[in-house]
Formats: sequence, structure tokens, C-alpha cells
Amino acid sequence: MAPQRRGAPKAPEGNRAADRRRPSSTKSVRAPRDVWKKWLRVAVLGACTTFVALLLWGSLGGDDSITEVLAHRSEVLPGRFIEVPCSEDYDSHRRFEGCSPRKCGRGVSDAIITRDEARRIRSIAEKGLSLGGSDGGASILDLHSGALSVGKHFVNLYRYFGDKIQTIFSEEDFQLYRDLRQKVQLAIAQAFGISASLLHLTKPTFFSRINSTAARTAHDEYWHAHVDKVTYGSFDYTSLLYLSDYLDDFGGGRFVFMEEGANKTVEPRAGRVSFFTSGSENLHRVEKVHWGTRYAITIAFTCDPDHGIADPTFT
Ligand SMILES: O=C(O)CCC(=O)C(=O)O
Ligand SMILES: [Fe+2]
Repeated sequence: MAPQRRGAPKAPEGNRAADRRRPSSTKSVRAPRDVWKKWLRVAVLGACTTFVALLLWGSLGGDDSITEVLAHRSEVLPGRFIEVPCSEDYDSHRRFEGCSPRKCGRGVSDAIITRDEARRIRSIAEKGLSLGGSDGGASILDLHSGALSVGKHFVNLYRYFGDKIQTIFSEEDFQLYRDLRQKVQLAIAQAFGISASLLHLTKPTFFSRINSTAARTAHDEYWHAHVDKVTYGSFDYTSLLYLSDYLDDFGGGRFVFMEEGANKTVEPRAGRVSFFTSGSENLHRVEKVHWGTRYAITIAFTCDPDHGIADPTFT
């Protein structure tokens, strides 16, 4: 027993002796591992801090190139709507109560126009644009005025062809335009909570065909950021109906809503309608097309009856 009692206090001594012996051996084995673990902890912490900082930087507007995709090419959207505060642009124009934007925003839908309707209206665009075409990368055909890009200029298709225009476009072509315009008008009215009967089609309303050919005149420079209400004056609500598929038919050419912090991109898809209030709350641009051909049609509405136009027809 005594040895046990004596032994007990001795044990620490024995341990101390062992501890005294250990340092030389454990220091050489454990120290590098501890140091390594410490550095690993520092590295992980550093990486996390950098990641959080980058996220914050992005959300505070540090980098204009950060982009969120509002509508992917492969998605089939029943409808997506994002409200944004209205700019003051509408205050400097005559207001039409119940129509002039009080609720502003942007929407994208693949459920308004079918892929088959898009294919049919695209063949009208191909037919008309095959009669001309810009020397640069961007050609337009304005169905209302008849303006068609040819070389570095425009010709009036209706004047140029006269009655023969009926051998190019048929009554069904114009009927299809009217049907699509009507569907888009109803969708816009519903999204913004206004009466469709207060919206009037306005000019210009045009097909666009864009490819990667270098620009020859300012008319070919479609990629500049702009505000439709400034560019076109009468627009209150803009819509774009896409007639080709991003990455299948062309590369580049995405539509970009420009916003501090994170731009919002719409990837074109045949039959996809993108619509938005036309003021500077929806500053936008189109990326340059890098390959292939991109078709779209612009259909816009005004609240001012004086700026309304009739649906395009043989003129
Ligand atoms: O084609 C597009 O996606 C946009 C065209 C545009 O911004 C415009 O016509 O004002
Ligand atoms: Fe625009």
C-alpha cells in the first residue's frame, strides 16, 4: 500500500521526467504539423474573407461586368416579372392617367407567342430583308414605313415595289403581325395593371437582322447603351419578340439591362417576348453578335393617342 501511496506522488515526477524526455522527440514530429494546420486555417479564413468581400463589392456596384441571367436560353418561362422604381422621364411628357407608367419594370415570357408563330413571322423577316440588307452588321425592315436597309442607306420598300409589294408580302403576313401585336399588347397591359385599350402601337416597329459583319455606318452600331424613351420619343412600353435562339443560331447578341452592381441579361430564344417600360429605369444594350444571325422584332406602345399608328398594311 505504502508504495502505492508513495507511488502516487511519484507518478507526476515520473511523468515530468517523461515530459522532459519527450520534448526533444515530440517537438521534431509535431511542430511542423501544428504550423501547417495554422497556415491552413489562415488560408481558409483568408479565402472566405476574400469571397465575402467580392460578393459585397459586386452587390455595391464595384464591377459593372457582373451579370445575372434573367432568362436563360434553355428555360421555358411562363412569365417572369421584376418591378423597378420608375425614373422621372415620364414627368417631362404629357401623362395619360391609367396608362403612363406608374408601375415600372421588365418582364420575360415564353408563353405569349408560340415557337411556330415565331418561325412564321421570322420567314416574313427573311423574305423582306433578302431584298436588301446593310453593308454593316445590322439591317432593319420597318413594316409600317417600309424602310429597308440597303447598303449604307435605306429604301422605301412600299414605294420601290409599288403594287408589286403584294407579290412579296401576303395579307396573311400582315394578319400574323396583327395577331402577335395584339397578344403582346394584352400581356403588357396585364403585367403593368393597365387597360390594353389605352395602349397604342407606335413607330418604329421593325424587324432586325444582326450578324457579325463590321459596322459601316452609325446605323449598324446597335450595341450602344440607350433608353428607348430618349431614342424613340413616343415609346412608353417596349417589347422585343425574339425570332432566333442564342447559341444555336448566333453567339453574343444577348440583351442586357444595365444596372449598377449586376447587369441583368436576357438570352434570346425564338418566341420569347421581353417587355419593359421605356424610360431610363430600363437602360439597356445588346451585346455584339460574334457569329451567326440574330432576328428580332421590336413592337412598342405609347399612351399618347397622337403618337399611335395603325397596324402595318399594304400602303
Ligand atoms: O434587339 C434587341 O434585343 C434590342 C433592340 C433595342 O434595344 C431597340 O430596338 O431599341
Ligand atoms: Fe432599345
